[in-house]
Amino acid sequence: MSTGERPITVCFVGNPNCGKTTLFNAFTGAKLKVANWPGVTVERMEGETSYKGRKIRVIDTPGIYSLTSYTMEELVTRRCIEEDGVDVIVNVVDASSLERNLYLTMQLLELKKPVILALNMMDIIEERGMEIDLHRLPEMLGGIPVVPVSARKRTGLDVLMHAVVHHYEEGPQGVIVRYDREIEDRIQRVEDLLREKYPDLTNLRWHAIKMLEYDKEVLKDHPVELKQIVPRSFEKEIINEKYDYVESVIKECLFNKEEKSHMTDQVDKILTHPILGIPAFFGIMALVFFLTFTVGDFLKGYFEQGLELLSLGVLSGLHSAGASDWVISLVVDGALAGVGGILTFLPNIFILFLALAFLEDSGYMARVAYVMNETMGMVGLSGRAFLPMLLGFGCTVPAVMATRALENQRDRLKTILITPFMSCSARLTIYVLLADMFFPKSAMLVAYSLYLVGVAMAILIALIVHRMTDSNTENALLIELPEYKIPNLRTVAIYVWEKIKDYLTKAGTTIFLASIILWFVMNVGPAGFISDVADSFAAKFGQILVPVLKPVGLGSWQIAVALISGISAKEVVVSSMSVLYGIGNINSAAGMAELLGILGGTGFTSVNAYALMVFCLLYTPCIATIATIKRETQSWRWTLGMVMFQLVLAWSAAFLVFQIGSRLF
Ligand SMILES: Nc1nc2c(ncn2[C@@H]2O[C@H](COP(=O)(O)OP(=O)(O)OP(=O)(O)O)[C@@H](O)[C@H]2O)c(=O)[nH]1
Ligand SMILES: [Mg+2]
Repeated sequence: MSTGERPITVCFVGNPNCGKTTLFNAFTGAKLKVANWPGVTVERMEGETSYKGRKIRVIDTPGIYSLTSYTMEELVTRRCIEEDGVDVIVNVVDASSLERNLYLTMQLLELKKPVILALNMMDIIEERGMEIDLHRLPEMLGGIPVVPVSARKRTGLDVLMHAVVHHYEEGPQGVIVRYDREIEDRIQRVEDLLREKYPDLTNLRWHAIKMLEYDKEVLKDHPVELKQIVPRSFEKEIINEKYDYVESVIKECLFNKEEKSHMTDQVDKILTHPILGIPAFFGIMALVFFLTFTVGDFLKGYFEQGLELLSLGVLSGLHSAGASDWVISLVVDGALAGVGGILTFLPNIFILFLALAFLEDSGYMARVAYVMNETMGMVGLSGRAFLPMLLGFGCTVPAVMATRALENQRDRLKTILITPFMSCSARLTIYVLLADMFFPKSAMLVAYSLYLVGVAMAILIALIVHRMTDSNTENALLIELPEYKIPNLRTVAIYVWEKIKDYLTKAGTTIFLASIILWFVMNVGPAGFISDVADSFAAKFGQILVPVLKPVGLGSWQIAVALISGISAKEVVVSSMSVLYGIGNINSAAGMAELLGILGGTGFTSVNAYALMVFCLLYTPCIATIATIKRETQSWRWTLGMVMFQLVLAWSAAFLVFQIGSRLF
C-alpha cells in the first residue's frame, strides 16, 4: 500500500487512569498533566512523534468506560475517533485490571478500525507476580497486536509504534462478539434498513448495534424507523454478552489475578473509614499548610537576600547610567516592588504544589471524593464534585475545567459556582502576608482557618442552592478508587515545574504590567505628574469606593485600589500594596514592619486584616477564572451572575467579620 508522506493518526483510547497521558507524554515529549485519579484529562490533545522516519500524529483523549454517549468524556472521545481521521486506535489498558478494561476493547473492535492493545503497567504485573498469556490473549481477540508496555518506565514503546505502522498497512482485524440469535437477527434487519436508506454508510454493524442500544447520537445522525424491528432498547443484553466474552478471555489468559496490593487495603482502612475519613482529610490538609508555612518560610529567607542584592544592583546600575528620578522610581517603586515582592512567595507556592502533586499522584484524591460523598449528597451533589473543588486549592482555572467530569449540567453549574471559594495558591500570598503581620503567633492557624471558611462557604452555598432549586439529583458515586502508588518523580517534577512556570510567567506579565500601571496612576493626576499622591488618579478613584468598603473595615483608597487590581490576579492584591504603600520588599521582616506601621497608624487592626482576608477569599475571582467560567458555561449571564454573587457574598461576609469582630475584640 502506498502511504505517501501523510502522517499516520493514532488515537489513545482507554479507561480513565490507565496511563494514556503518561504514554502520550513519553512519545511526544509533552508535559500534559498525569495523576493517579480517574478523569484527569478532559480535552483531546494532539502531539507528534515519529517511527523510523514515518511521522505519526498522536491524540490523547479523556478516559472512558464505554462507547455510549452519556458523558462529556464519552462524547469527546467518540467524536475524536469518528471525525479526526484516526487511522489506528491504540487501546491503552491497565493490565493490572484487565477484566474491566477489556470491556471497552470489545466495543472498540466493533468500530472496525485497526485496534492495537497496549498492555500498560506491565511493571506492576511483574511486581505482583501476575501472569498474562501473551499468546492466547491476541488469539482470543481475533489476532490484533497486543504489546506489553510500561508508560512509566518507558519500556515497549518502540514495539508499540512498530505495531502501529505495520498494522496501519494491514487494515482492521479483531473478533467481534456474536450475540444471541434474537439480537443478531435484529442487527441484521437494521443493517438492511440502513443499507437501503444510507447506501454510503460504512460499518453498518456498529451503527446497527448502537441503534439496538437506542444510542441518541447515532439515531440523531442517521434517523430510521426503528420501532417495528427494535421495540425496546437491548442495551442491557448487549452489555451482558460482551461481559460474558470478556470473562471467557480472562479465564484463559490471566493467572494469579487475586494478587492485589495489600498496602491499598491497609491504608484505606483509615483513609476511607466512615468516621475517620473526613478528619483524616482535614488533618492531611492541615499538614500541607503546616509544611507550606514552615518549610516555605525557611526557604524564603534566601530568596529575600537575593532580591535585596538584585534591587541594589539595579539601583546602582540606573544611577551610574544617569537615569532620571522618575525612571528610577518606576523601576524600583513600580516594577521591582511589585514583581519582586511576589517572587519572595515562590518557596511557599513551591511547597504547596509539591504537596498537592504528592496527593494527586498517590491516589488519595479519589478517596476524598469517596469520603465526602455523603456530605456532598446532603447539598445535592455527588462526591465527584469535590474533586474539582480540591484542585481549586492549586488554581481555580483547571478546577473549573475539571467539572466537565460531572454528568449533570445543573451539578456542573453549581460546582462551578462554589469552586472559586476554595483558596487558590494566589490567595495564599495574601494570607501569608497578612497572617504573619497581624497574627504573628498563630499565623498558620489563621491561614488554615481561611481554607476552612472557604470549604464551609462552598458547602453552605451549595446547600442553599439545593434547597432553593429543590433538585432531586441522583448521587450514585461513580468513582473508582485507584490503587495507591508511590508518586512518580518525573510526574511530580513536571507538575510542580509547570505550576512554578505559570507563577513566574504571571509575575513577568500580569503582575509586572499591573505594577507599572499602578505606578502611573499613582504618580499622575488630572494635573499631570504630581508630587502628592492624594492628587493622583488612583487616590481619586479609590476614594469613590471608600464609602462602600468602610462598613467592612476596608475604608481606605489604597485597599480599594488593591482589591480592584486584584481582579487581574489575586497576587496583585499583595503586589499593589507594595507599590501603593511604597514598600520595597513587602514579604521581609522589615517590609512587614513598615506596612504594619503605616496600616496601624490608620487604625487598621487584626480584625480589619481578617475581614480583608475573608473578602479576598470570597470576592470576584481573577480574570483568567472568569474567562474559564464563561468558556465552560457558554453564557455571559451565568458568568456575570456568578461574579456579582461572589462580590456581594464577600462584602456581606467581611461585614459580619468586621462588625462582630470589632465589638468582641
Ligand atoms: N506503575 C505504573 N504506573 C503508571 C504507568 N503508566 C501510568 N502510570 C500511573 O498511572 C496514573 C494515571 O496515569 P495517566 O497517564 O494520568 O492516566 P490517563 O489514562 O491519562 O487518565 P485520565 O486522563 O484520567 O483518563 C499515574 O499515577 C501514572 O503515573 C505504568 O506503566 N506503570
Ligand atoms: Mg489523561
